[in-house]
Amino acid sequence: MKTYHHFSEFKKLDNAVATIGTFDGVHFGHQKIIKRLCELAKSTGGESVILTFFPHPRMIIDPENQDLKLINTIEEKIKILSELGVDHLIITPFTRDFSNLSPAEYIKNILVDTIGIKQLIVGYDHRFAKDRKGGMQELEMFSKQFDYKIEEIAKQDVDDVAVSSTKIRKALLNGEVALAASYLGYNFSIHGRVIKGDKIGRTIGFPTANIFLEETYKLIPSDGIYAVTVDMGTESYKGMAYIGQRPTINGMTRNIEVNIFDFNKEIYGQYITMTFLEFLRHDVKFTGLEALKMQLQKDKEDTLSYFKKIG
Ligand SMILES: Cc1cc2nc3c(=O)[nH]c(=O)nc-3n(C[C@H](O)[C@H](O)[C@H](O)COP(=O)(O)O)c2cc1C
Ligand SMILES: Nc1ncnc2c1ncn2[C@@H]1O[C@H](COP(=O)(O)OP(=O)(O)O)[C@@H](O)[C@H]1O
Repeated sequence: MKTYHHFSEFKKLDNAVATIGTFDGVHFGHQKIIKRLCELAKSTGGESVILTFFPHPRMIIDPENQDLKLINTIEEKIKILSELGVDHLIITPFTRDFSNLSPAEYIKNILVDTIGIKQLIVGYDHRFAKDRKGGMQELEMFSKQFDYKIEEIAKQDVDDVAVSSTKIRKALLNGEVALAASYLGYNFSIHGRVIKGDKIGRTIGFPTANIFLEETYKLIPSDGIYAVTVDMGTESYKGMAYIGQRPTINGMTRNIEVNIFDFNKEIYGQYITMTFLEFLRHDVKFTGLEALKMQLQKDKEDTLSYFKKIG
């Protein structure tokens, strides 16, 4: 897959089969649309194109607002889309110029003259251009003149897609990572750098790598303890993760930490990917480190029996 961060890098195609959207999560519903896109491109001798927006329009309009949380970072999205076999991914920021285009300008300048669309797959309610004035009607109006076809995604499918995204966010915010995985078609993960903590972990026999996420917009699952896998370079490990403020030691910040099994290396500064498999329990305030240590031993047993169960 070729990825473009600006329209100017894109060379107009002879036969572009395109779709437009944010595709957060690239979940089952999105995957269905993307598979259709790739099939249509193949069967018509064209090339598949996805036009997506990043930063998200809401991040540009209101940069201070930290409420918007996304299932995927842009890097994760690029990886998933490329694995689905998409030929071209255009990532465009929602600049003022871009958002000020009229429906006719958007269709002609962007879709036709820049991308070279011959086929477009869009939801029945897709809106575009200044003040979201463009829709199916405008797309149809210009289709003869500019010689492209439109395949409309039916209301039911559009609704399913929206419902899934909401359900996935809710499930993750509720700690239900296994449920989220059933909608996503893959296990939710985070990627970040290992930073220094308070160095208490090692004193109780459970060192924990503290993970710092660069993307403030990435959704973090609810506080709690999870069975996870940790990927570091080419190595993969099992482990147990903790998300929370560490009430036992009156912690002040919300930490994301992981105790990696069968591992004993200094990894400060390294990037790791942590994949959430199962929720184990809620965060608890213990009477002290001794009680916490006993619970951690039990958590380890529970995590290991989970891994044994899934084989
Ligand atoms: C599997 C696991 C479960 C944990 N559960 C709790 C908990 O229930 N309550 C709590 O206050 N801290 C919990 N912690 C966090 C510990 O308090 C924390 O790892 C310890 O204070 C070490 O912090 P440090 O890495 O900054 O040294 C848990 C950590 C792990 C790895
Ligand atoms: N099994 C392990 N799981 C997690 N981190 C480990 C492990 N073994 C060694 N480490 C190293 O120890 C650090 C965690 O130790 P800890 O005492 O909890 O310190 P900190 O509070 O700085 O995280 C990790 O960042 C990593 O570099």
